[in-house]
Amino acid sequence: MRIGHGFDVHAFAKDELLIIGGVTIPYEWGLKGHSDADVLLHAIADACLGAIGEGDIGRHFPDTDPAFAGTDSAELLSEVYTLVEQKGYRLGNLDGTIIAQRPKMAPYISPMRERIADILQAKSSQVNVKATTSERLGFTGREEGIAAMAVVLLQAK
Ligand SMILES: Nc1ccn([C@@H]2O[C@H](COP(=O)(O)O)[C@@H](O)[C@H]2O)c(=O)n1
Ligand SMILES: C[C@@]1(CO)OP(=O)(O)OP(=O)(O)OC[C@H]1O
Repeated sequence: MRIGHGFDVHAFAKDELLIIGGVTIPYEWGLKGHSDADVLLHAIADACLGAIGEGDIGRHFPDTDPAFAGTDSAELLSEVYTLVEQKGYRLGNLDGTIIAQRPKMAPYISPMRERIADILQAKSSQVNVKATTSERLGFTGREEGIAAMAVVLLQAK
């Protein structure tokens, strides 16, 4: 068994989509990044890479490479999961946390679990996603951006 942890942050911006956990959320602000800025999928990708001792997402998909400009983070996570499989592991379970003052994530949690499970060739029961505000404290509390964390447990195949 291997365990990994991931953390990511993206800033809010106008004229960007808000895509979290592979789900597009209708909102007045989106997230800014070199890719589609899916903060939760990035945290999960980092957790997977951490678990297999393969560094981080920026090492595999540099934000200086035009090939990844605006890229779908589901494709990045899928590539990361191919690496996980090549190393002889599969998902045991994962637990993700979105830290956002707004918008309310509750309506989107179930679709996120389904989407993430689909990318990781797992069942949605292996994927937990939750959300919290930061009680108006810090950059998330000031609604400057969104943070996400993930812990992944991998099992030998
Ligand atoms: N962006 C968010 C933040 C929170 N939730 C849900 O609300 C609950 C209460 O949040 P607190 O930060 O006050 O603990 C939390 O447990 C989530 O279920 C949400 O949906 N979207
Ligand atoms: C995903 C990548 C690559 O497009 O870009 P960003 O969307 O900026 O995301 P980040 O979490 O800052 O780092 C990883 C990057 O390499």
